[in-house]
Amino acid sequence: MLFLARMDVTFPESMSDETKAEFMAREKEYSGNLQRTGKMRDIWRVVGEYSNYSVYDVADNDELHAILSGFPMYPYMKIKVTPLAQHPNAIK
Ligand SMILES: O=C(O)C[C@H]1C=CC(=O)O1
Repeated sequence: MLFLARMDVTFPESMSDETKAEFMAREKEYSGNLQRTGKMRDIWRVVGEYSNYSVYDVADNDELHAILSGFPMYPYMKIKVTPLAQHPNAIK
């Protein structure tokens, strides 16, 4: 099953730059592992925002929830998930 997720990240004003850098490093590792295993098919930055669109290829809603809630930044994310189906006009 394919899902599109939009993630908007907002860190608390009080969070130090050092802590933010630690979150970013942990996030990069987690995200890289998902991409290497094929669970995350794609990730794109939203221009001008600390947000992304990413596509997940997972067995079911439960697997997607486990993946999303495992992101180190999850407590600071607003996530909107859209289930995807084949488009009849797609040529690939
Ligand atoms: O930079 C981001 O968009 C935040 C975060 C969410 C997934 C990921 O790889 O990084």
